[in-house]
Amino acid sequence: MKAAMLRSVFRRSTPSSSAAKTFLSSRGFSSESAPERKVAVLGAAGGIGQPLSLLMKLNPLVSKLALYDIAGTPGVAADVSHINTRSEVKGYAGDEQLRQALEGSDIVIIPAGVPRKPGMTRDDLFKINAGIVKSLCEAIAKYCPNALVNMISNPVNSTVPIAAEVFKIRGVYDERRLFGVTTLDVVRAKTFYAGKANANVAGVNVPVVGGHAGVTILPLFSQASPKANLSDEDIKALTKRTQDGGTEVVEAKAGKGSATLSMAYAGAIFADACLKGLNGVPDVVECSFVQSTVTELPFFASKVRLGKNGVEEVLGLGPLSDYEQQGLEALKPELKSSIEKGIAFVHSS
Ligand SMILES: NC(=O)C1=CN([C@@H]2O[C@H](COP(=O)(O)OP(=O)(O)OC[C@H]3O[C@@H](n4cnc5c(N)ncnc54)[C@H](O)[C@@H]3O)[C@@H](O)[C@H]2O)C=CC1
Ligand SMILES: O=C([O-])CC(=O)C(=O)O
Repeated sequence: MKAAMLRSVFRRSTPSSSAAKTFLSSRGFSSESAPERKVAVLGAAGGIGQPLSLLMKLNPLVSKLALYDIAGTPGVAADVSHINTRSEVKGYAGDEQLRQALEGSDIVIIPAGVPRKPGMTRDDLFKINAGIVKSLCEAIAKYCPNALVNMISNPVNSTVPIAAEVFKIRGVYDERRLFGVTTLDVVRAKTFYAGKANANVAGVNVPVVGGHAGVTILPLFSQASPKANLSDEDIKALTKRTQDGGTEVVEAKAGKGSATLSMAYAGAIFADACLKGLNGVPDVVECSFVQSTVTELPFFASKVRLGKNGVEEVLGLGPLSDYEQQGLEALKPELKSSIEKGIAFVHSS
């Protein structure tokens, strides 16, 4: 049961004891000699933070798991720490413990901040979350400047530029180490495509590029595999459903927040890919919102090859259909202004 669940969570890594050993040994590690890796989750007591902490506890590539929040983390940490997997878990609460939570981290995952309620856009979260992200990134710059940062807090189109700007001001910016987590868009695109194409979802791939809000989310169904003969109407409907996936959950939760469980799954997939890259596993490719020259915009989500230093290569868009090309041009003004808003915030606050 444990093995089956984990196999589906970590696709290529299988953390139950025997499967984990197979995974690790196929990469030249015994479970004892897999590199030590510390992962910190900031916002660990929240709707995403709790299930994400659970999933990171199940990942055999993690040796230390630091769970930080402004409150509530002692309980979450005590709970998760009883699970009999590799990592040692510690909970940290409040400003005074942030330093200990961060020191020595290889990866910092940030799901800290407020979620949407029905009727709000992700940009409506900027007022509160921009300040939270800024102060957390200042601490990262001080205490673990070499960590890979996986930014989940919304609006991702602005919080990633905020983080970059904070790191630049502190003299520690390395564009290879900063990621906006857009994996949930890919997860959704795969699920919705598999349903429409009647394909086995486990074998489906769909790149999603652009950003992480409304029309800035651009799934490239023309590059989906396996190929399916879907009509233009179907592609339009799939595109819209992927773009509105977050809103679909916000409305269904009716005031009780936004996607948490599917986001925890997506965040765990992305952090696992980062860990594999750090450990030298070849050909680890995921979509992410990163510093980019793929378009004229300074940040853009596309496929990224992950390696020992984070981003090894930002991959191009590949051939686009006319519909996708139009979507690409249409998303640029909004994405540009969200990026600029993030940058301006750091310089004005
Ligand atoms: N990138 C993506 O695809 C997605 C992003 N999100 C975003 O993730 C964020 C978190 O969502 P939820 O977990 O549902 O919210 P939540 O409100 O359930 O949890 C947020 C947690 O952050 C903590 N927090 C607030 N300020 C903090 C600080 N300064 N330091 C550390 N922790 C702090 C809170 O105490 C709370 O436990 C939201 O901004 C949401 O929009 C949500 C889903 C998908
Ligand atoms: O929609 C939201 O507010 C949360 C989010 O980013 C998502 O579910 O994609």
